[in-house]
Amino acid sequence: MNVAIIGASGYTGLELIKILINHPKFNIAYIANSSGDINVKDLHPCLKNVINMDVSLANASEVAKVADLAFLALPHKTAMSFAKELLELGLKVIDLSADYRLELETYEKYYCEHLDKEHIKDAVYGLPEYFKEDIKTAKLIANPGCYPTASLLALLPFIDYIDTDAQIFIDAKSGVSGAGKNPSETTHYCQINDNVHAYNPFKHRHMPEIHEKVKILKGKDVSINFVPHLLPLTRGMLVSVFATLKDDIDVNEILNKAYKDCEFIRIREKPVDVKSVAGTNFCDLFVAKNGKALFVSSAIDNLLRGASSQAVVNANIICGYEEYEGIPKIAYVP
Ligand SMILES: NC(=O)C1=CN([C@@H]2O[C@H](COP(=O)(O)OP(=O)(O)OC[C@H]3O[C@@H](n4cnc5c(N)ncnc54)[C@H](OP(=O)(O)O)[C@@H]3O)[C@@H](O)[C@H]2O)C=CC1
Ligand SMILES: CC(=O)N[C@@H](CCC(=O)OP(=O)(O)O)C(=O)O
Repeated sequence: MNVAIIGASGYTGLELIKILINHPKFNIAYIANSSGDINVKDLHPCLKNVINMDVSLANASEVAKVADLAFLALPHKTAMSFAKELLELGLKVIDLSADYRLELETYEKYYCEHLDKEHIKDAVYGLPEYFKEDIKTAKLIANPGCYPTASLLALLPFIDYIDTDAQIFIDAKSGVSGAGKNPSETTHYCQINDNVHAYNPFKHRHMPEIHEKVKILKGKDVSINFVPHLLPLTRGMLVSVFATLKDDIDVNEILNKAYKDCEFIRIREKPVDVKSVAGTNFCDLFVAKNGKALFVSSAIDNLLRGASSQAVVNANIICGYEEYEGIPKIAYVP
């Protein structure tokens, strides 16, 4: 199947290229950014002698001439303007941005006015462990945010066993590539090197995403207290969930049962780390309890399971291919 990557000069766009080059079923037919007029090997020198393809100035009509499915690795708002056109032209769309992840009211509260309200109802939240059946027939995938991916995979198996009158705390830490390729004061080397800090405590826009998906899947209006931190790492995300159990239960049994048939979840007996999942689509999970106090630890690669490899898993499912086809499993260790 011929596919397009729009936003190929960014971090998640580069990861999409790297995965799709080796994919047995998908063929990269179109690559674009906001200016075009460059070869992909000059855009990403790491791709010299690997792929030789022109980068176009993104244009939906041109995409429709050569591809059946498009990956949008674009900032929010820009993504929905392309998605709208591409869907009208009959393409399937995997959107890595936040544009179709939330209910309209929540989206407009945390992001901006929605420019494609018509297609929100068609979007399926692309967390395969929980929405696989809907993904199979979707034409538009709202690929989950990186923090919600790691947080939901840790939290959801325990929702039925948690005292939902008590607070749930999520302490999350991300590598700097989570902020995209454009540097800012916060991501400047001198600011982030040898440093670590929280940002947007209880206000980050991934908090309502986690809350909304728990409500949809479990029918529970839980209190999520989410605090992200920035780490001096290029890639990687570590999420710690703290909650209160209703009863003194076997937490490992629950976790193992929840994910027993899941290709890309690994349940660890020791606390998880980001290096063991870097370069892969795995989400590694570890659980412990202290009486009724619950701790679940989750590690992903923010650029892969948090974005690009999860996007390709969703594309595999939509196309009827095996979930794992062409998906990276070997971590960048050491
Ligand atoms: N980084 C991460 O870990 C994660 C990112 N995401 C989401 O994925 C999306 C992409 O993120 P990321 O790769 O980090 O972002 P980057 O900032 O690294 O890249 C953005 C890309 O969008 C392109 N772009 C911007 N405006 C336009 C336009 N008008 N027309 C065509 N192309 C345009 C840029 O092209 P140009 O170079 O020409 O400006 C660039 O290729 C975002 O919505 C982000 O929130 C989701 C989960 C994790
Ligand atoms: C480290 C860092 O800055 N991470 C980003 C989240 C990643 C992301 O891209 O989020 P959306 O897809 O929802 O836009 C942030 O905190 O905004």
